[in-house]
Amino acid sequence: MAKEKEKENGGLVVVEDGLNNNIKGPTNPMVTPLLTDLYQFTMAYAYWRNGKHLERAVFDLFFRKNPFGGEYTIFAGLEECIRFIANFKFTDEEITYLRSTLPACEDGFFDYLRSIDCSDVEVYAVTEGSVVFPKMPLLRVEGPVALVQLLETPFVNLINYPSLVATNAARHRFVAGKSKSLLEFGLRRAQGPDGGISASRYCYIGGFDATSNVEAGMLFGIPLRGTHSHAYVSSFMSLDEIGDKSLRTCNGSGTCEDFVKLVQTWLNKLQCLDSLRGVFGETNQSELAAFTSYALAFPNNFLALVDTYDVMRSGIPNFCAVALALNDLGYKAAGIRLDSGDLAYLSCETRKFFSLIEKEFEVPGFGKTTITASNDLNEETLDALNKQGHEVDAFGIGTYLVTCYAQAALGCVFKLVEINKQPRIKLSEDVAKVSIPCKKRCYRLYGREGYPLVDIMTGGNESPPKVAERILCRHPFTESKRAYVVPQHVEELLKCYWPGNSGKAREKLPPLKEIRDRCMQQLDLMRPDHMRRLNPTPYKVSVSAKLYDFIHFLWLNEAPVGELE
Ligand SMILES: Nc1ncnc2c1ncn2[C@@H]1O[C@H](COP(=O)(O)OP(=O)(O)OP(=O)(O)O)[C@@H](O)[C@H]1O
Ligand SMILES: O=P(O)(O)OC[C@H]1O[C@H](OP(=O)(O)OP(=O)(O)O)[C@H](O)[C@@H]1O
Ligand SMILES: O=C(O)c1cccnc1
Ligand SMILES: [Mg+2]
Repeated sequence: MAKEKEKENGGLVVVEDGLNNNIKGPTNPMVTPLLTDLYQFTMAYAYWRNGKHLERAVFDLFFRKNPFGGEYTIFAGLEECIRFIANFKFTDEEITYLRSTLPACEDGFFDYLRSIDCSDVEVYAVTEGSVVFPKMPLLRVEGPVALVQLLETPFVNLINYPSLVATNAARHRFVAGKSKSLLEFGLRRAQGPDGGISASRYCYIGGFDATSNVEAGMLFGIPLRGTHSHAYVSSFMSLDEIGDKSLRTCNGSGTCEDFVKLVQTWLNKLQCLDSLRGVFGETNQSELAAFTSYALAFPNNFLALVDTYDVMRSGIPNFCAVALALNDLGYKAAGIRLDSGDLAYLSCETRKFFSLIEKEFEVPGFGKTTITASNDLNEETLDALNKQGHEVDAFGIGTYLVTCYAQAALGCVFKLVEINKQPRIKLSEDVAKVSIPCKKRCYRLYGREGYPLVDIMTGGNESPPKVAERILCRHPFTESKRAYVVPQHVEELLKCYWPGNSGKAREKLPPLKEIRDRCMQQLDLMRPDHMRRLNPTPYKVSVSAKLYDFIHFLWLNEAPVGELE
């Protein structure tokens, strides 16, 4: 049995058998075949009891509306879905639990559950990190209906939040601009440990540069970054608390025996500077002690949180005194963090202060010392800062980013589109909720300027759209909305990530950095009007003329005719 061959590998379970090609188990060990809704098991039983459980079904996973009022979404979470099915197998303990929970079910059903794995399931999916749009299948899952039914909840779970938070990250990146560093600081505010780990991973895909989450750094190789907190600053009372005051020069050629004195000398020089007269007087000495001690601990990476007492009258002058003392010994200070107040104003004042120091004391590059800002930042505050003008180089963002405060869920769904080769449709009073039937193929058509123009779904047996050949793209439900497109490039969107028994080649699961690069490339390719924050243009999602006709034929076939009295 597969599970008997489990072995630990850096905290991740590797199951070695023929089925999974050594694909690791899910990152979160709570992702098991029981991580599904009860109704998936009750349906599986009813399928089984009616001899229907092995009927071949095709389900599409898609969402209906882009999040955050935007017109694009980043697809993420695929690797975890594949890891899940590659290792899908009930344990004896799980079967025992199910038996006790479902006493009405016959024994044979549990023997069936015990026997299944996903070797007979096929998963076609969009490449992780791609820009995707409503109604297009992100995943097409084919297999025995009872088994695929069990996969619905975990698949939707594994894609919903990752895609939502990756999109949120991409939107923050879009507003911040490419030149800024974006740091994900959300772990403490995330919805539980899995929320925190997932946020770090998928914000990185969406364009963040680093995380403060050390576990995510180890698990996924995401760059780690961090500063220090107010507690460190306020824990000091005076300079006397500093133990070892000596510091070796950066090149190791000598030692400054009393670094504290050197810092104080610099603070005096700053206080006497004509150009700073009136800007500050006495600074907070306990803050100076905290900064000095931190510099002694990390002379190569000295960072200071400057807003504990007063940014311009204490934090910045104290930071500069320590940074100039470090500079004497050949070290370059890493920067400051602002965590309250008017971040536009304070960053501009800080930059002026740094530039003045560069000029007065001839310290090349001091004016460019990194300014990091944090404190309840989100898309709107970043946008407001841009409009006002600011001097922030890096943003640390937590709560609004990882909790997806602006929109709680993406709303992915998993709908049956075919069973036993018979296309199925789900009707709804709300046209947007009508599902698009058939086992489909999906393409992105690119125009002359290199932008994606439209996504199109076709029936499985239709010939693919061809470069330079005109094709009619129809809105799936609105008759009047249609356009001819002559694509310059055609990209097939659904690729085989889990071939089951089909004998097809399996797409490799790319490393995280590659997924992130793809995401950045894809966002760069989009036409700017789809990306803007205010009233973005919707990207067109369409069906072929044949599929359009078929949807409407099936719709009429399935919808009962009403009677008027
Ligand atoms: N220039 C700015 N324009 C728009 N929003 C800003 C600007 N500067 C800061 N903000 C935002 O305004 C809010 C200010 O937060 P808040 O009112 O809690 O005050 P604070 O500065 O955090 O004070 P404190 O933490 O000392 O109580 C934060 O969400 C911050 O991101
Ligand atoms: O503001 P966020 O986007 O969530 O970013 C993370 C916040 O976490 C830390 O604050 P802390 O836990 O010290 O709390 P406080 O700032 O609310 O006092 C840090 O100083 C940031 O302000
Ligand atoms: O390193 C930081 O500055 C940090 C980390 C997490 C939350 N707030 C700040
Ligand atoms: Mg804060």
